[in-house]
Amino acid sequence: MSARAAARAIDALRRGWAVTVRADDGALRLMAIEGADAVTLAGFDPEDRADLLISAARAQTLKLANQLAAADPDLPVLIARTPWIDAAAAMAIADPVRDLASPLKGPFQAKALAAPQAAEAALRLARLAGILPAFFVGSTEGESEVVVEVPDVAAYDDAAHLAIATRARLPVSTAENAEIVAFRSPDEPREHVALVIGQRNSSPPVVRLHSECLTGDVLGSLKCDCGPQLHEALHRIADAQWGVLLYLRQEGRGIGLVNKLRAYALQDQGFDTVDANVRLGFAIDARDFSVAARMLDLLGIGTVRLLTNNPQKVAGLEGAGIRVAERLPLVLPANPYNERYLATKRDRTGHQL
Ligand SMILES: Nc1nc2c(ncn2[C@@H]2O[C@H](COP(=O)(O)OP(=O)(O)OP(=O)(O)O)[C@@H](O)[C@H]2O)c(=O)[nH]1
Ligand SMILES: [Zn+2]
Repeated sequence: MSARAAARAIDALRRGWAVTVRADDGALRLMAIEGADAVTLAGFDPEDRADLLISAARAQTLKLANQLAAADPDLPVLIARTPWIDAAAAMAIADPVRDLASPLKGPFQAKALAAPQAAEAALRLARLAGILPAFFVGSTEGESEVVVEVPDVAAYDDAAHLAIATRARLPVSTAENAEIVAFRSPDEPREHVALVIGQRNSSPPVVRLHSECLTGDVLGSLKCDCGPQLHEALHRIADAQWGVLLYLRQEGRGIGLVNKLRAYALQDQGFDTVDANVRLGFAIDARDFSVAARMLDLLGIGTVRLLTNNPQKVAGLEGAGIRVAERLPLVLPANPYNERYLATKRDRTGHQL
């Protein structure tokens, strides 16, 4: 079991290189559809025999699920490749954002999936790589240079190897008495940080788990409430005299920046946050809060007062061994652009707003 093998596979998929995913039920030799072109596709599949692997949700949109009535409706779906499916056509199959521009797809033929465990691991790798969950599947006769096994993918997601890399004083506008602590894991390039504000005392700290949002945190996007929540959280922690803001590199609730922006493009077409994620082939919320629990643990914090409206954050922390003594709501005024986003949080993801 090696997180390093998963790291290599993620890197290879992003570069458009072939990867073999091995599971107990078989192996799949894959290349991401995203980023493939005529040349790389011909190199991967010289005999034009590769199939396509897509998520269950995408198969449903493409009206493919009914071809597989007996199969598990949550499993990825394999499509037989016909000659008309070149790299560009495959991208239109993979990317729901293009559905309006290229609505005519098919006819398709779904095929039985021989290695469902390998297929599920492949989709998980796509999320970790921040690419669309859609692949060409070639013959496994010539195995790829990069081979990954299912337990490797689980090991990559495991926060156990996270450690404090360094710490330094960082006076910020809301709190001059603050220290930044950087966390690193040997196989994972994303570095999480904690801002520890004020002087540690015997009461549980006020803690905020903030998931990265480039558009909201940096650019002042009005589509979400992340920027104002970030600043309000810093003020609330400073007012409480001591606490911690965890800045978690979980952009787009764990699907990555590009996929989040694809979800935004779908929202421009009328889908809400939840449906946009599902349509892309991802979970509604792909975050794992055990990384936050591990960071708190490394900071010597076992009990917190948590700033959040999201009961899943409370459950995620408690499930990973951190006691949440109190939930402190963090509700900010809506604007015309994020009204629907907030309503979706309230009505569909259980946020207490
Ligand atoms: N996939 C996706 N992610 C989004 C969207 N809008 C915002 N995000 C991401 O959602 C995350 C923000 O969630 P948070 O504010 O940390 O948490 P929350 O689940 O809303 O719960 P609170 O603690 O109550 O704020 C960030 O990673 C954003 O990038 C969207 O439309 N789609
Ligand atoms: Zn945001």
